[in-house]
Amino acid sequence: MTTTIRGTLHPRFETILTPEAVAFVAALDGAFAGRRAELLQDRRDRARRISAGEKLDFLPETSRIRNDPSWTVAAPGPGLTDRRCELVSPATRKMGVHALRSGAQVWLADLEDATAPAWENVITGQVNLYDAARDQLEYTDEDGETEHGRLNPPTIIMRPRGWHLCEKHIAIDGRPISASLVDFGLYFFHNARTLIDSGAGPYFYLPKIESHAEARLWNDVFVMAQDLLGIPQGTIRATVLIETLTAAFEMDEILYELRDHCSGLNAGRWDYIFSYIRTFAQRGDEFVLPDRDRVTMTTPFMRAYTRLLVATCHKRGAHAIGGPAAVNPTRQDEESRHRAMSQVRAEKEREAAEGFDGSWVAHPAVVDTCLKAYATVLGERTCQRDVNRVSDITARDLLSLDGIQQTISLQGVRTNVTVALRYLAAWVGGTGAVAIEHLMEDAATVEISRAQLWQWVHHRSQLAEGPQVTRELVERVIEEEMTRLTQGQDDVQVARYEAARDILTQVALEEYLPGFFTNYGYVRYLTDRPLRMKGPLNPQDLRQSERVPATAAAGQGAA
Ligand SMILES: CC(=O)SCCNC(=O)CCNC(=O)[C@H](O)C(C)(C)COP(=O)(O)OP(=O)(O)OC[C@H]1O[C@@H](n2cnc3c(N)ncnc32)[C@H](O)[C@@H]1OP(=O)(O)O
Ligand SMILES: O=CC(=O)O
Ligand SMILES: [Mg+2]
Repeated sequence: MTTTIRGTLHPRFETILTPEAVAFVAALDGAFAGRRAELLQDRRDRARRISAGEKLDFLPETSRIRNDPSWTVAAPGPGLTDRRCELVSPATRKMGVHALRSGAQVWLADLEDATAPAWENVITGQVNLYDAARDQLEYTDEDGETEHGRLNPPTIIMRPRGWHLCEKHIAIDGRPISASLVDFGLYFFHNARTLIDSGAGPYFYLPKIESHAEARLWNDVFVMAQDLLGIPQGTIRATVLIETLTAAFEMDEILYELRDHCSGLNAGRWDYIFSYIRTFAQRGDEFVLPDRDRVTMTTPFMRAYTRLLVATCHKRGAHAIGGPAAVNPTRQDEESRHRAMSQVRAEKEREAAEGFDGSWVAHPAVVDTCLKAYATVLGERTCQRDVNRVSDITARDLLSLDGIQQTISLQGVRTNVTVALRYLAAWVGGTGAVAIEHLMEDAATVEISRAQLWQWVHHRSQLAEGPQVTRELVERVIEEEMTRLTQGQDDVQVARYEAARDILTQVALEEYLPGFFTNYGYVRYLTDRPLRMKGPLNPQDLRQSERVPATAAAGQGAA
């Protein structure tokens, strides 16, 4: 088996891409690539069946697991007992330092929704995590001031990319490798022992899982990884994001598969809304969601999902963690900032009252707000895992759109278009999370925007203003927004917007709804140039990093 590094070797990449680490990742990929491919095929088959009318329900074949009250998950790992506030950010050096100094219990270092998976970002993220695990993460700003991020607290949890993505810059016998295994494998190989010695451990968030079979695959990866490095079985802890509609029907089963390695479930609310749209995109009008801002955590089907999540977690001794708030108190005037903080406070208080044990925030300015909100319910306690909630949630509760105000407006179309264009222009430039109109936007929130456009066009949804949503209408809005957004911009920025328009058109207006915008966007715009998908559009210098002369095929390792 020949493993080839096909990406540029930037400074310090050799620390991460050692022959031993790459061989470790290759061994995992060798063992699990086949099952991953089968599970991705299962996803496609199931999606087709649901589109054709199959009913979504709790699985009859696993009722024994759901109804057996005797099993629980492993105890939280060291450093994971108190998870009241988890600050999430891309794994950049500056954000990492801020997160480690923020007062949150957890730094969730994100290589998924918040990271544009350009090779440089992916491996730089690993370099930063390598330093953070060794308590040597530093950041020097433009004025030469150096800040140091200290561990303990917070505990680091790393979120690798989902099963659907591949990493084209590492190839085994010429074929690309699973992005999940690259992210997990490199982090685990370099840091597991150091983290255990520091009193914490190798901890992960698992994104975009669609079934308990996918959770089983992760569990088997953990068992093999621990075995290969001689780390005791049951050391890893994973928290699973319940952020697909199908996974919501398999929460018990997912916890069961991972019971020796699991420490909780998280309500990944943004991807969950996206998943709802994607799952039912081709079904009848009764599944069409209104303008994005009308779907909130108190919308009945969202409440049903979080109530089921809390009840399931507590029944099994797992932490229930809430998702990130919609608003971001990013630099803005005092009044809007105050409003944003109050909104976050209200959301977190409601979550705590619903039974969650802690929650994500996406900005350090609201760490304290989140902690105070949880304190109103928890008092001196660090969690409420011992409080059992009765769950009488039915399949209908999870699926029905009763109680939602069904308004789709021209402004809703325009907001989806402009947010998607602005975000995607940043994404092709290498930035995976941005503040737009005081909201945090990342891959998950933008999936909602583009999937809504597709669904509304597909159903020719009626706008509040009268006309129907058609491809021509959306194209017109895209052109208007492109003109507005590119006015006065330099060539690089215009090229990024053109790339954004190309991605948006591909993933929102073509005949079939693609699973994720990231698959197309990655091969077309984020890979180093020699690996990039060719096409009619050839924007120059989309990413800053590419001004550095590229030297492909920078290293080789045998596994
Ligand atoms: C659906 C999901 O998956 S949610 C989880 C994934 N999403 C994320 O992780 C997004 C995390 N948040 C962010 O990336 C940022 O808050 C953004 C991009 C939304 C806004 O960032 P900015 O525009 O830089 O915000 P702002 O200017 O207010 O930041 C103030 C300071 O806080 C820092 N900061 C902002 N957010 C974070 C964060 N999440 N973690 C650590 N530091 C942060 C900034 O670096 C900045 O530092 P500086 O003052 O030294 O320059
Ligand atoms: O990953 C989190 C989400 O809300 O999506
Ligand atoms: Mg998500």
